[in-house]
Amino acid sequence: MEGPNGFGVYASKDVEPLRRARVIMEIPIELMLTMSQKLPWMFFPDIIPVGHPIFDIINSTKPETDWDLRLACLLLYAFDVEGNFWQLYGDFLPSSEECTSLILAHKDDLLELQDPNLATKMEEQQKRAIEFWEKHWHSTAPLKIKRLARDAERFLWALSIVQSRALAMQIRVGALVQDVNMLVPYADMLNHSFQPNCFLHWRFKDRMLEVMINAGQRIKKGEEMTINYMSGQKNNIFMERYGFSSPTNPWDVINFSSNAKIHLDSYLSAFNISGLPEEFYHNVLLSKGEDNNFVDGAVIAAARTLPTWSDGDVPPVPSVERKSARELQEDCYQLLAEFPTTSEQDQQILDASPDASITRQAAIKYRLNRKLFLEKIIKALELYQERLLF
Ligand SMILES: C[S@@+](CC[C@H](N)C(=O)[O-])C[C@H]1O[C@@H](n2cnc3c(N)ncnc32)[C@H](O)[C@@H]1O
Repeated sequence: MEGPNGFGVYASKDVEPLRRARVIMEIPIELMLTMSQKLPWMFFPDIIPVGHPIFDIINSTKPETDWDLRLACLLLYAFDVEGNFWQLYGDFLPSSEECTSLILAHKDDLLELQDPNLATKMEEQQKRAIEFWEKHWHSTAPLKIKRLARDAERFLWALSIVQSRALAMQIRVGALVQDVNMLVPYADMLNHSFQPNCFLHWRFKDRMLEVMINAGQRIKKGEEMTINYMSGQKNNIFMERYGFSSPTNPWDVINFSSNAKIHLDSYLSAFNISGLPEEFYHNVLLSKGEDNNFVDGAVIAAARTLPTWSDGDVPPVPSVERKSARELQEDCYQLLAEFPTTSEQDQQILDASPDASITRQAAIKYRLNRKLFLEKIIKALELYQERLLF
């Protein structure tokens, strides 16, 4: 169904929690486009005839660094094969105007990120793609190649589809275990969540990718089904690859400049965060109602990114803790002040320009989400100071 983040997959009925994970989609390898990550490179299904010039183009690239260019060539080739499934599936793929990938962003859109490093990275990626197209799609290239991507825009679109939709997985086909990059129809309609209710699994006996619901997961009719695209990554990495970001990414990071530190266990208990750093989660059972709305991924990210100390059973001294918390808040205010616009202004700009290109909107949301994240951490540090007394 169409949702706030493009197409998404939604539950058509209530799902009761089961003890075991259960399959909700099965996609056979024959419908996928896959390419192995290492030499000798292979692709499934076997659609490129040896001797076709696209084979040589793919062969001339490096598997380790050019997985996306390679898969884009395979995708463009599939569109050109008479009767290939991807000719039909193409109707479900976002067009250049609908795809959020920053590969398709204009230079001015990249400036809207308010993140010069990310903007430069994306410009380099665009340059790399255009140079690749120019190198292989020159005027003397055979027609068999030319018609796959008549202009650079077509190639950039294919690359943005690959970047924003391909998965990397280890799959077993017969006796062969391979790391592959794959485009999987239908499964590529699942949106990302940091708390997903589904996951992907390769079933080797009949070469199927399964989408499964987590064991013990309850899902209500109409709720979105989601998977986790990547764990442990900051918003800039999500932007680079997929063109979206989140204000509650539990893996976002702040580089604090002050030397202040707060007491880790006190912070965790102030917000009922349980688990080890890699698996911090909000323990809802310990929290009172109001807190359930406050504690989100950003508060969890704070537990990882705030400079903290712990020293056996040495208890924190409240006045020292409060001073440290205030210093860290100051750092956050400083970082906010360095942006040319505030979060309120960003929100106004977004509200006032519903017709802006999708990449421009994604860029503005990215800088807005960064500010919302900093503001949330300031609030969490405020609450931390209040709760320290108890
Ligand atoms: C694999 S596709 C998912 C299906 C896609 N929504 C569509 O319309 O076909 C990945 C793209 O979906 C969007 N997306 C996925 N998860 C998202 C999220 N949590 N927030 C915002 N956009 C998301 C981004 O545009 C991303 O590039």
